[in-house]
Amino acid sequence: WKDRGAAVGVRRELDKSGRPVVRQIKKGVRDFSFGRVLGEGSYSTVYLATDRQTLKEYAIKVLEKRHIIKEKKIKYVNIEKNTLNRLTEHPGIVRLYYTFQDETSLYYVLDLCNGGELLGVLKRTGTFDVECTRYYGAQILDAIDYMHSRGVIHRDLKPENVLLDDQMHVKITDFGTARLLNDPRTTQDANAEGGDGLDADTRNDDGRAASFVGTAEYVSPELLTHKNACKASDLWAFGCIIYQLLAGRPPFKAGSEYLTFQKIVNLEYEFPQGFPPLARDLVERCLVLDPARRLTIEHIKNHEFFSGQPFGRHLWRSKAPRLRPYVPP
Ligand SMILES: NC(=O)c1nn(CC2CCNCC2)c2c1CCc1cnc(N=C3C=CCC=C3)nc1-2
Repeated sequence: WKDRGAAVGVRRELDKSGRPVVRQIKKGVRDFSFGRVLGEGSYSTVYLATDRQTLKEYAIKVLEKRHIIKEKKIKYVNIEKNTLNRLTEHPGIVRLYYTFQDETSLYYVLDLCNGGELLGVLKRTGTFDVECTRYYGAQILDAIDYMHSRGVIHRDLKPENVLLDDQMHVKITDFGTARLLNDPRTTQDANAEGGDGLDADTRNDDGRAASFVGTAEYVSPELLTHKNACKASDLWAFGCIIYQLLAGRPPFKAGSEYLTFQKIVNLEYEFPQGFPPLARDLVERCLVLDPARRLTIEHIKNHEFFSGQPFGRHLWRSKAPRLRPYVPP
């Protein structure tokens, strides 16, 4: 597990024979002071941490080696690191600055998102009005567009994995269950190209494609039926998120995971009274059972719901709108 992160400094000192040498230094656990726990996963804990030298704050994800090996999660660890190494240049993706390790753990030094989860903000206001939904929806879509252009399918997009920085800008996180395509140009469905488009990382130890199902409420029908995700699977989750921002709840939710899955594969959902018509049309064109018939990112960007909404650089320079709940007419 090669550490990542260019040497972050040099130290001039004398070697044993008194000759001046320049040593490259890399960050290590002693360079940070660790604070509160931000979140805990099945084999990782994320801490608030401060660089002792620069006083810059980060989120550091600590993965316990023994647990990773015991739970056979090495593949997921590799997928997350390789994914984060591919997604280095977008304001809407949590950035990986360094990785290092010690005898017990692996460490990922990541962007800190002081605004917490989008889900937490949504729960406080109940719902988002159309302006807020358009703003956060556009940032999430811009980040998905960048991910897909780099051959990454997230596969577990949900409001809990959409974090907010101190400007209330979106930062998508948690790529441990992402799917890396060999060729970023792969279109809707890597299978259409003959191969399954999977990188070696996304295979189990015995070479079988690692199968994965995301979080029940946001999982796409193709993942439930033929077990593989494609770029359009992230757009299914996007449709669920847009619905949830305006309705205050996800479109598919039942008393158990099995019943939720049934609702998904049967496309069993309804819009609340007064749901904004343009948003309804957009959601209906994302929540299409056949991934090949779902709106693509370009279609979504050009949908009337986003008319007048800039994408790209301007989007990330704009000020977040005041949070207001949606009030049906
Ligand atoms: N799994 C991760 O990579 C990860 N997990 N968290 C905390 C989780 C808490 C539950 N919901 C999903 C995120 C983070 C990261 C990336 C890096 C990261 C950066 N900033 C924060 N900030 C938070 C601030 C307040 C509450 C929660 C998170 N959190 C993370």
